[in-house]
Amino acid sequence: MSTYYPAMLKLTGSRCLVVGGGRVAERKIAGLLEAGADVVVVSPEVTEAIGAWEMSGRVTVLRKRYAGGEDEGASLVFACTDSRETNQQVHADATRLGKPVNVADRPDLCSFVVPAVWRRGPLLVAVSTSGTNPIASTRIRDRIEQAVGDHIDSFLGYAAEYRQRVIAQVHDAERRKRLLAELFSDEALDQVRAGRWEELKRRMEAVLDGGSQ
Ligand SMILES: C[C@@]1(CC(=O)O)C2=NC(=C\c3[nH]c(c(CCC(=O)O)c3CC(=O)O)Cc3[nH]c(c(CC(=O)O)c3CCC(=O)O)/C=C3\N/C(=C\2)[C@@H](CCC(=O)O)[C@]3(C)CC(=O)O)/[C@H]1CCC(=O)O
Ligand SMILES: NC(=O)c1ccc[n+]([C@@H]2O[C@H](COP(=O)([O-])OP(=O)(O)OC[C@H]3O[C@@H](n4cnc5c(N)ncnc54)[C@H](O)[C@@H]3O)[C@@H](O)[C@H]2O)c1
Repeated sequence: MSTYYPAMLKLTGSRCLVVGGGRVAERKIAGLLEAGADVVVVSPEVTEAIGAWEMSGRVTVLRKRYAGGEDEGASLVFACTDSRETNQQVHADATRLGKPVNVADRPDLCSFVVPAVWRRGPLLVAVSTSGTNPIASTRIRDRIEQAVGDHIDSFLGYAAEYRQRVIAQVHDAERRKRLLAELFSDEALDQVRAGRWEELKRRMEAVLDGGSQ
């Protein structure tokens, strides 16, 4: 049974420490950069992509082995080296400071695990198998992406604006809920996936224009 608690973290401008500069570190850093985090990497060597992020000023790289103390000011810590001992040391240091820590080779030591992610505008889908099978997470994430489709982005923009109008104009709570549910009916989501939601939009506009209290 899963004992994890899902949450969307706001990391804009927050310092995150990544120890190690290999393939796994590169993947974790890519996700952190998408979230606007301020990434510091500690590793004697880094991949080409991490080197390129360093060149463009997107990450700071300290080219040295982890010594301890580098996690000062970090909100999240990632232990991604290929040294089991170093990863354990990073875990011990972060835990002592009460910092959340992810340990690439030890799911049992992770205070948080990283899910497989699909982002589309404001939509963020995150899938986890509670640390047991990352490939399953990616496959299930891909299936959700296929089922929802890329047009969801612009539709969510419209829907957020529609919702504000419903809140302002419709004072009956039950009717408000019904209208918003209709916007996301199975039929509506099928139309969105097919990229044909103009008709849905017309219908929803007509419902709102057609008198509402
Ligand atoms: C989803 C994703 C997010 C990300 O990393 O960004 C992610 N792993 C991904 C890929 C991936 N990882 C591995 C393979 C090779 C195939 C295989 O072994 O299965 C592949 C596939 C590939 O590389 O293509 C190997 C692996 N992974 C872990 C261990 C340690 C162990 O299990 O003991 C080992 C064995 C290492 C070894 O053999 O030495 C551990 C973890 N990996 C997690 C997340 C966390 C659980 C997530 C969940 O709850 O489902 C957790 C617990 C900790 C963490 O890393 O947060 C990302 C896909 C992103 C994407 O494609 O979008
Ligand atoms: N969690 C996951 O998603 C996942 C997936 C695959 C593998 N793994 C595990 O993650 C670990 C890293 O895998 P990888 O493919 O990125 O390895 P890699 O060999 O590509 O990279 C290892 C990195 O660690 C750095 N490093 C080594 N000792 C260090 C130290 N003392 N201080 C700082 N940096 C140090 C190296 O410079 C290198 O950049 C392995 O233990 C692997 O089993 C985890």
